[in-house]
Amino acid sequence: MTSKKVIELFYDVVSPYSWLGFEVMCRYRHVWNIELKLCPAFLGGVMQGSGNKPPGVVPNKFMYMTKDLKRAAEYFDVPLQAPADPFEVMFKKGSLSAMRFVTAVQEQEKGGDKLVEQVSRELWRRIWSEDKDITEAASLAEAAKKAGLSDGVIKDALETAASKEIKDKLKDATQKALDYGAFGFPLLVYHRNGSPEIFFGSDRFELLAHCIGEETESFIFSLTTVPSPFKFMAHLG
Ligand SMILES: N[C@@H](CCC(=O)N[C@@H](CS)C(=O)NCC(=O)O)C(=O)O
Repeated sequence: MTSKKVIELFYDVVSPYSWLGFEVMCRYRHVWNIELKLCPAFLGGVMQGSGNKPPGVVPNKFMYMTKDLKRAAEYFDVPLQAPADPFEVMFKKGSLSAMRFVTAVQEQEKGGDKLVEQVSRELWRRIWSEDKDITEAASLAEAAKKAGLSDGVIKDALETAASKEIKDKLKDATQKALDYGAFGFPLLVYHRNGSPEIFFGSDRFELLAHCIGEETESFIFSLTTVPSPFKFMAHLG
C-alpha cells in the first residue's frame, strides 16, 4: 500500500488556468510525497452541471483574466499566450473532441499517465501558446506526434475517441468532478483519510501544501528552483 497522499487533478485543455495548475503539479509530484492522478474531464459539462458561467463572459473578469494570465504564466514559467480570438477558441470551437482524444489516450495507457501528460501539454501548447486548432483530427494527431505517441497509438486513439465507451468515460470523469463539488477547473482533490477535500484554481498551492503537511516555505522558495521543462525544451528548439 502506498504511503503517498493521493491528489486528483481534474482539467480541460481549453482552460488556461488548468495548464498552470497542471504544470505546477507535474513538477511538484517529484518533490512532495504525493501520487498525482491526472483526470481529464470536460469543463463545458462542469459549467452546465454546476449552473456556473465561464468567467470570460463577464467583461471585467475577462479583462482581469487577460492580465492575470500573463503575469501568472511568467511567474510559473509556462509559455502561455492568449490566442487572437479567445471567444472563438473557448466557446465556438471548444474542447470536446480534444478531451475525448485525451481520454482515449488514457484508456490505452492503462495504469501509466506519461502519454496523457505529454499529449495534454501539447494540446495546451497548440491552443494556449501557438494559437492553433485542436478540433480537427489532423490537429490532434500532430499534437500527439509531438508528444511522442506512436502512429499506432495515435490511430487507435483517434478511432476510439468517437466510441460510446470513451464518450461515457469522459462523461463519468466530468460527473465525478461535479460530485466532488466542481464549478470550474483546475480542480484538485486531496483525499485526507479517505475523505475528499477540494481546491479550485492554480492559486491554492500554499494552502494545499499546508493541508498535505509539506513545508510551505520550501514550496515558495523552490517555485523558482524546481526546473520547468520549458526552459530545457527551449534549448532543443
Ligand atoms: N483564481 C483561479 C481562477 C481559475 C479559473 O478562472 N478557471 C476557469 C477556467 S480557465 C474557471 O473554471 N472558472 C470558473 C469560475 O471562476 O467560477 C486561478 O488563479 O487559477
